[in-house]
Formats: sequence, structure tokens, C-alpha cells
Amino acid sequence: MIPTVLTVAGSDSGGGAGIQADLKTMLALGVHGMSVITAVTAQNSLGVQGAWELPVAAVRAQYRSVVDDIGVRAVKTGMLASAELVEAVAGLIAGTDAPAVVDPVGVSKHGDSLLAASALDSVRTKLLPVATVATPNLDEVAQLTGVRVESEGDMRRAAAAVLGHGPRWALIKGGHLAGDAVDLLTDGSEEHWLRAPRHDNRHTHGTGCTLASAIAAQLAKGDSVPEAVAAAKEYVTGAVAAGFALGGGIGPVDHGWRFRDGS
Ligand SMILES: Nc1ncnc2c1ncn2[C@@H]1O[C@H](COP(=O)(O)OP(=O)(O)O)[C@@H](O)[C@H]1O
Ligand SMILES: Cc1ncc(COP(=O)(O)OP(=O)(O)O)c(N)n1
Repeated sequence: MIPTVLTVAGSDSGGGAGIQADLKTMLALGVHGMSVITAVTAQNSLGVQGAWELPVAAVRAQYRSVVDDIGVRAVKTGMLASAELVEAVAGLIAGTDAPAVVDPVGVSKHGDSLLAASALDSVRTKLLPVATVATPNLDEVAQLTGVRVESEGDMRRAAAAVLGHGPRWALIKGGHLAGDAVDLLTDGSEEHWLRAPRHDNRHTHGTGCTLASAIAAQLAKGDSVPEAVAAAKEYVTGAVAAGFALGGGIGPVDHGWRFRDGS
């Protein structure tokens, strides 16, 4: 049977990040993607023009509809917007027997806030403890732990600080550093460095959502966490290399790159 994966995230009307990126990634990796929408954004290549949260009851109802009937092999979370939604989703994940990939989305590439400042504490104390893998970028590491990463050497300290909040694994994404695109995956005892060439392509909208969804898809197919992250890194690297211009600003990564080049 085709593995099922659930994304709990916000909608990006431009189709490059959020729910739309997640479902495209899941299709590309051969799993059945399903969604719980937490917020709707009016968004394009230039930034976020508006955002509206859904009521907690609507989020809970979507989650229950999917999990109680269809079932999930992995869950991925993205934009959760408010403390109330973070806490509700953390509670739902705690009651679900499936690995959870938590992308603690804080701010978009354009600098638009996607999470209320008042929700940070709930992310630390409620959401990170139920994560199988947490995938913060460097801005999110700084927001959540106070650790500033300026070089690869700082990434171990960042990972230790994230693990201190309870996820089983931390994946520190070095996408915002100069040089190779290097990420660090660790559970506190094993350490895996994932290194890929940095593609000199400004069309990188959606990298974080794509990586987290790819990890969830691979976990649903039965990979271990290190195997899932390695496969997801390969997928996102190809998607960044093939990112394309759309609108007047930053275009999306290409979720369909494997179909287009025939590999
Ligand atoms: N220009 C790039 N070339 C290759 N890989 C990249 C590039 N930018 C980001 N990545 C990779 O994309 C993934 C997402 O990282 P990042 O962009 O930091 O996340 P976010 O979208 O949450 O800010 C990471 O694996 C990172 O190393
Ligand atoms: C609705 C929504 N969710 C998440 C994001 C952030 O996506 P990310 O993959 O981190 O990509 P960038 O925004 O950094 O390009 C978003 N923009 N919208």
C-alpha cells in the first residue's frame, strides 16, 4: 500500500512553500500526501502580503478526519502561526503513533513573520519535545535557543541547544551560511554531516519546507532517520539546482526536477 504522509502547515498561494511545496515533494517521492491547513497566506515571489489563521477547532477536525480514518505513516509540521495552534498540534502529534518532522517555521525568506513571538515558548516546551526530527534554519536556532551560528564550527553547539528542548534528532540547516550547503544531523551521540555544493541560484523559495517534507516521505517509506535525511538532502539539492524564475522576485525550487531530467 502507498505510504501516507500528513503535512500540518500554512498555504502559500504562490505554490513555492507551505502546503503546496509539501504535497508536491510527497508526490515526487512516491507517497500519498494529505494536509491539515493551519493558516492561509497571500504570498508570491515578492513576499507575504497577508496571513490568516484557522480556528483551533478547524485544525483539530482536519487532523482527526485524516488520522482516524486513513492513518498516517509520518507527520510533518510547518507554519503554525500562534501559540494556540502550536499547542493544539503538539497535543495531536503526541497522541499519534508516527514519526514527526517539525520544521519550526519562524520567518520567511523575505523577512515576513509566520509565527507570533508569543508562540516561541510553546514551540520550545510543547512542540520540540514531540519531534522525531526538528529542522530549524539558523534564524530559527537563534530565535529558539539564543545560539548564533556564524560558521560550521558553531553548528554542534546549536544542535546541542536544540536537543536540549527534547527532539530525538536535530537537523541544523546551514543553508544561510556562505560556502557549501552543509547541514548537521545528530541525536547527541551519532553525528552526520550532510554537504552539498551551493548552487548559485537565487530561486530558492521553499527549501526548508521541501527538505522537511522529503524527510517525512522517506520515514514513511521505512528509512531510518539518517537514511531519510540523506535522501531528502539529495532531493532538495536537485530541486535548488533546478529552481526557476517566477514573478518579479525569488522563484521556487523545482519539486519536479527528477521527472524533468528523466532520472
Ligand atoms: N543555494 C543552495 N544550494 C544548495 N543547497 C541549499 C542552498 N540553499 C539552501 N540549501 C539547502 O536547503 C535546505 C534548506 O535549508 P535552508 O534554506 O537553510 O532552510 P529554510 O528554507 O528553512 O531557511 C538545506 O539542506 C540547505 O543546506
Ligand atoms: C505558508 C508558508 N509556510 C512556510 C514558509 C517558509 O518556507 P521555507 O521553505 O522556509 O521557504 P522560504 O520562505 O524561506 O523561501 C512560507 N514562506 N510560507
